[in-house]
Amino acid sequence: MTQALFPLGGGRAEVAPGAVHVPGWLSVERRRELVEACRAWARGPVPLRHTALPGGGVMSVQTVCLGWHWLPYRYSRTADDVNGAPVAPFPGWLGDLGREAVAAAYGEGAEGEVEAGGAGTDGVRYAPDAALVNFYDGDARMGMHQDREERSSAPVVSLSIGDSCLFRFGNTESRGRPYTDVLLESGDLFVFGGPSRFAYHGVPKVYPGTGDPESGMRAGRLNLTLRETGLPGAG
Ligand SMILES: O=C(O)CCC(=O)C(=O)O
Ligand SMILES: [Fe+2]
Repeated sequence: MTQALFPLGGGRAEVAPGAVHVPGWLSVERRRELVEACRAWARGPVPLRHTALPGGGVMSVQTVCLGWHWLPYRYSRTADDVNGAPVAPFPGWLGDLGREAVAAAYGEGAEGEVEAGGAGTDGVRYAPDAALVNFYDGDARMGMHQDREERSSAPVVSLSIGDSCLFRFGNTESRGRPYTDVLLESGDLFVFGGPSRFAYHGVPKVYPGTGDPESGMRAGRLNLTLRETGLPGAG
């Protein structure tokens, strides 16, 4: 594995400009709370589902959304490609967690200010209004892609729980090299903003049996990404 990391202190590592990995950021208690919350969200109003792709395939990852429903390749307030139900609200506490995460990644003084990530929106408080909750079984993976349906350049906050995975973080130009392979383990935080906000990234592999059962995940990997959609309407 190539892991060209630059230590930032506090256990943080800058993988690319504006892309920061904070291993073990979530306490076991927070992991458990998030796992419980994800179980509830997966029960509805929109069920966890394999997203259907325009080419006819389906994603191996199973997803449920909060705040805004993501489908290829737009956001909607209703799950237009699943059951048409209104998406579950994005909870205020998850926004607080997102602001804490941005501050942890970019420096405690940041207090969630996007400025700290170099996103170019000086001093604006990080206000995520959408989350994708992804569940990976042992065979699931996610191809290299950009998170680009958002109209905001605020950072993406990614939280991982359960089995470890290989996370590939690339460049903004193409799916190919240069990229950095990072091992994301249970409790890890990864934030990408600023010059890395629209970098290609993906999950080529999950490592079954590497999780921490005390987090409440018996098997598989859970990942939450928090985003600012920049779309109109209260989150
Ligand atoms: O599972 C991950 O670590 C990444 C998820 C992701 O890139 C996405 O949901 O867009
Ligand atoms: Fe993504």
